[in-house]
Parts: sequence; structure tokens; C-alpha cells
Amino acid sequence: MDLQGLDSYQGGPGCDFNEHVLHKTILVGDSGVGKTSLLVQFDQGKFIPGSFSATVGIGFTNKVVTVDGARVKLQIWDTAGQERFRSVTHAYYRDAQALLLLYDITNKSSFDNIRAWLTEIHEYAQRDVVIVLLGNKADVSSERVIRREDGETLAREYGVPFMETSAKTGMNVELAFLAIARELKHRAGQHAKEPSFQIRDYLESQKKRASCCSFV
Ligand SMILES: Nc1nc2c(ncn2[C@@H]2O[C@H](COP(=O)(O)OP(=O)(O)OP(=O)(O)O)[C@@H](O)[C@H]2O)c(=O)[nH]1
Repeated sequence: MDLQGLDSYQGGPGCDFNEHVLHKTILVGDSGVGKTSLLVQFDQGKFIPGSFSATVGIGFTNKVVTVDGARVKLQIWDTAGQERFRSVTHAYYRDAQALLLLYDITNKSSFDNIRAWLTEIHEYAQRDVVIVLLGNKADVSSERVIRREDGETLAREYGVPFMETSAKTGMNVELAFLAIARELKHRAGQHAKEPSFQIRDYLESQKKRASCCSFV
């Protein structure tokens, strides 16, 4: 997707959104899994249907979320999934505090490539980076090739939280970013006296609280 075409896209020099610490979060995963769409859904609450236009390079959007009454500022970087941009995006991993790693539940190779993505992340990112695995396009049930259980099993193997999302319907999109914001806020020690926060426990509790089937 062409980032320049997004009217609310806020990245780039001159952005005055730096009064406090920005928590750097990066969206990664194969080309076409829905990274840009997920960010647009989170930022603007909309889904832009139509032909797929791959992201070129990398760009960011700043977003403030409220966690327990506190403002947490996320700087969300949207990377190009195409192989040819990989060396560029590696350079951004080092400063990342969180990574949302996406695959497409209708695309087996995007799921198979998650192991390679995790290897890259472990090579280039900080050891304590927060990682959440997302199986996107959960709305396209007729074309599903990756079962939810497969995502759960892989996530368990690597010890990362997991959920399915839909950038189209918005399912679990806010939850994914809020969970990261909550974890980063806790790590930043803004409320050091609070009991230890675990992103996985938080997501599990949110899933249990959901009355219906929108959480996985
Ligand atoms: N049905 C459905 N389509 C989606 C969803 N997310 C993304 N898409 C579509 O999938 C295609 C690729 O989405 P993008 O958001 O551009 O994918 P990307 O991961 O940013 O791709 P790169 O920029 O190449 O890395 C587009 O046609 C989107 O409309 C989703 O949750 N559901």
C-alpha cells in the first residue's frame, strides 16, 4: 500500500509529536499480509479495499492510546514486506520496543515464513523486545488455510502471545495495540508499584471477557 496516499499519515521529519517518550513499535511480516491495513484500521478506524499496492520502504505513524488513564505514545513503523527492502528494515529493529508480527491466514507461505521472521528478529532486535504474533484476514473464512490452532501452537513454541485479527472488520486490532501499549507502559515504570503486568495474561483475560467469538 502506498503510504504517501494516506491523508492522515503523520510520519516524517517535522512531526511535532515528541513531548514525551515514543514507544517504537514495528509491523513486520510478508508482503500482503495486511500490515498497512492493520495500521490504517487502528489509526483511522477504516479499511481501504481495492487492489493491493505494496509498501515501498518504511514510514511511521504516531498514535496516543490511553492505558489505565495514562497516555502512552506509540510510534508505529510500517515496513515493506518485500524481500528487497529487508536490509533497510533490519536497521530499524534495533531501537524497537515492540513488534507486531503478521501472517495471513489465507496464505500458507506467509505462515511458514514466520519462523524466518522470528530468526531475523532475534538476530537484529533487542533481546527483550515485545513480540505479538497476529494471524490476519480472519474475516476471510472461506479461504482460510491456517487453522487458529496452528497459530496458537507456533506462538506457544516461541513463547509469544497470539491472536487472530481482521484489518477489514477491525476484529482484535485495537486489542493488539493496546496490549503492547500496556506492556510498554508497565516496562517504562510509570506505575512501578503496580503488580507485574504480563501481556499474555492480559490478552487471555480480554479473550475470556469477550461475550462472543470475536476473540480467538
Ligand atoms: N479481507 C481482508 N483483506 C485484507 C485484510 N488486511 C489486508 N487486506 C488486503 O490485503 C492486501 C494487502 O494489504 P496491505 O495492508 O497492503 O499489506 P502489507 O502487509 O502492508 O503489504 P506490504 O506493504 O507489501 O508489506 C490489500 O488488498 C488489503 O486490502 C484483512 O484483514 N481482511
